[in-house]
Amino acid sequence: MKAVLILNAGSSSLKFALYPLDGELASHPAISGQVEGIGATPELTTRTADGHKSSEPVLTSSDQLEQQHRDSLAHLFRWLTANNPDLDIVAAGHRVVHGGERYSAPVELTPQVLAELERFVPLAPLHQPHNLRAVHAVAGLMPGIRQIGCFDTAFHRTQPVLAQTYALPRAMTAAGIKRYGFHGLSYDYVARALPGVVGERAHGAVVICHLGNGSSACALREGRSVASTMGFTAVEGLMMGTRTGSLDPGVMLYLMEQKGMDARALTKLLYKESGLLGVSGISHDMRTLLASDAPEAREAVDLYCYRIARELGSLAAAAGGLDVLVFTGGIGEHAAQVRQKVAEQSAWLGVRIDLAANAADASRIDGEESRVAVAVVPTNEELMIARYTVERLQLL
Ligand SMILES: Nc1ncnc2c1ncn2[C@@H]1O[C@H](COP(=O)(O)OP(=O)(O)O)[C@@H](O)[C@H]1O
Ligand SMILES: CC(=O)OP(=O)(O)O
Ligand SMILES: [Mg+2]
Repeated sequence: MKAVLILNAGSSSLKFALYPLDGELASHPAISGQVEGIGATPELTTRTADGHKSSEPVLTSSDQLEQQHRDSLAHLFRWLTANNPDLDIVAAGHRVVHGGERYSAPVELTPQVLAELERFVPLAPLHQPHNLRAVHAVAGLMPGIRQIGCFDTAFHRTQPVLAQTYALPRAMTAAGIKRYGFHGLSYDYVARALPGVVGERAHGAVVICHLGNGSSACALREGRSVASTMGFTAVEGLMMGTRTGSLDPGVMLYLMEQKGMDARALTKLLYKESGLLGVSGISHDMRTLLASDAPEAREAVDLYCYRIARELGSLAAAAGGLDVLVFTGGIGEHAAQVRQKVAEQSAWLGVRIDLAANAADASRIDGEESRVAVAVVPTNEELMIARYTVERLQLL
């Protein structure tokens, strides 16, 4: 089987998908899955196209995150080749979170490009190092294979200058301290799928809420990004699983000056200890919080939804109105309660939802009297990467 291997390496997980290339790019992977629990007890789960699932622990002799990442990739390759004797991986495609100012389109990952991408590690500490480690690991395991990097920031390079600018001294903006935006592969996929769900309105004022462990929202016109809640790093904007989202910078100054916190401690606080986990004190996982009776869990969910509704007003201002509201990502696709709360707080924008359609995770959930089309569109970052990899390398 000729196939492209797609890798999406996160902070504690490694998602993969193998897309067959048989005259055309298959729209569904032959095999997909993920290694979860990297840094603790990594486990590989796989799913074949005919629905067969399996899982097994990853063989690792280390408790170091970096080494477990490498061991997970090696384990995945062994598993793929052992279970698919005729497998012929012709190229690999990766999600690379930060492409800086330089990369506004997918690019072949040559040694020079990789060296440049290393420079963006401090801008996405939770993602970029893992993304790049996956690229190096593939090069080690399959010498000479061509690899394509697809950037989360690229989709947002169409934003107007104002939307990309912080009110900092000009020299800093010129040095690249500006708003980049993330989750671009997800927005790209959803924007392309949207006309099939809401028709012509997909070309109007659209806001897509990508609600997963990392959460952000994006305003679009004519299917292009005009503003996003994430900025220079993937910590700005909405509240997330373990990230604060936007925070008064004065809080950070206070913590440094009065509480003696340094950059390392602040990074941990902003990226790992806050968000749903910090506010609830229970879990970063929306499913766990929705199932909990604890008032702290409810408070965390309420704050998460309130922040989305607040940002929705801001993004509608950037988009010049609101014709379509879209939910995607693990929470956006499955958490009906979250969509309902956001919709109720957005009634002033003309949003009304049909409770039965919403409870069923239907693709259209707007109520009859809604001025705004409300959609649930499952995202597919891996398929987007597969398309770009095939296109960039002219594999068909
Ligand atoms: N059925 C569900 N109901 C509520 N939340 C869900 C459901 N399924 C997944 N989620 C939530 O989705 C989030 C993970 O989203 P996902 O997009 O998979 O994350 P990642 O950013 O890691 O790709 C978790 O908070 C999880 O609890
Ligand atoms: C950019 C980002 O936050 O990604 P993720 O949702 O995978 O954490
Ligand atoms: Mg995600």
